[in-house]
Amino acid sequence: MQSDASYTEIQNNFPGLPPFPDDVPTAPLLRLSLKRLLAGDSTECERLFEACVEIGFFYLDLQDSDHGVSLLNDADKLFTVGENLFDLSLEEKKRYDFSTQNSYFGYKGRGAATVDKDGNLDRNEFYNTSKDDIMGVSDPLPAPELLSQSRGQQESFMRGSHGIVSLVLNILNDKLALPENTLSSIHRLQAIGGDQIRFIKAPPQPIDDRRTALGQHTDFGSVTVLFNRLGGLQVLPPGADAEWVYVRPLPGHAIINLGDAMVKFTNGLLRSNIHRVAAPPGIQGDSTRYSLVYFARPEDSVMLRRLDGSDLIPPITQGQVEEEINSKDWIIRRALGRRVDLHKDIDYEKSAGTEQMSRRIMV
Ligand SMILES: O=C(O)CCC(=O)C(=O)O
Ligand SMILES: [Fe+2]
Repeated sequence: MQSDASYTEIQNNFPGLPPFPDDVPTAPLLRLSLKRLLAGDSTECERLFEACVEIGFFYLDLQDSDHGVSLLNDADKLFTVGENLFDLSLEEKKRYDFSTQNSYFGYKGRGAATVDKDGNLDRNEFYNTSKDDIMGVSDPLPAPELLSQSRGQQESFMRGSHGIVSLVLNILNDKLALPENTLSSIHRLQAIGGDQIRFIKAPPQPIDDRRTALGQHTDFGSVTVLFNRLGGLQVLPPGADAEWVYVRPLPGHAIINLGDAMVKFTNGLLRSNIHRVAAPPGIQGDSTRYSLVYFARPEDSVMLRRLDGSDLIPPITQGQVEEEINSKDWIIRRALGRRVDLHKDIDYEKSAGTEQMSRRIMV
């Protein structure tokens, strides 16, 4: 993180929450300014590209522009919605688990998916709401009353997050010298796709048994906009000897990362970093961890393969085979492939994404 005086001051901790410890290793992610990116600042755009090639994760300072501040306000409101949502009874929440209908929207209970090849179970619950539903592109899914009441807030958060995603995609489009609007034309707000909000809750874990709450993975789609308050998110930097490091949550910032689709579109030039969620470090481990995510994905029918039209995207090499799969099927396979209630035997590798490419280890 740079300490350039012209960027906003970094506030280290979130009011009302225990502080993130200073003695754990953290990822040195670049910190970019939304204001500068919106203004087309060429140095800032270059830094964004660099972050997307090197690690596929960066902080985005939202405090320095109206768009950013309004997104921060929407995120605050949805943190409260998330808390109330998870306070509903388990019986009520389970009514909105649509996984048996081959849908990844709705509720996932705690321990419903494996986090590793040994079959250990996850330690968080989450609820996904669909962009298409909220934007009126598809029929509304059944939802608890309190979520139905927050449709307006969800729509505002989705529009704000989608705006950030479009900005990131347009900068990458330009840096990759792709024909104009190549990326934005396959991520339209009003088209059918798998974009979603995810509300997440992980309760404090027993002090003598703190483990991974969400298993290591790459995100399935294109661009993720993540709001963290307590630590716990960890990334595995590239290279054979790399070790897991925490991503320190920064007030006023979103954490932006790329997913599998961007790796496939660019034949590995851009990076989708492996990450996981561990118990929050230090005294934060005694608190309940909530987080909020917007996942942007290519429209359902988009084939996940190398894009044509850029000389900067490495060509498909002889012997390299690109899987024929569209965005919808990819997300379903990845999102539901490790659910214990759906599969008798989980084939961990079959539901994998671009993790191997992400490690950047030659085999
Ligand atoms: O809760 C977090 O910080 C990250 C969650 C995450 O990686 C995911 O849901 O894909
Ligand atoms: Fe993720």
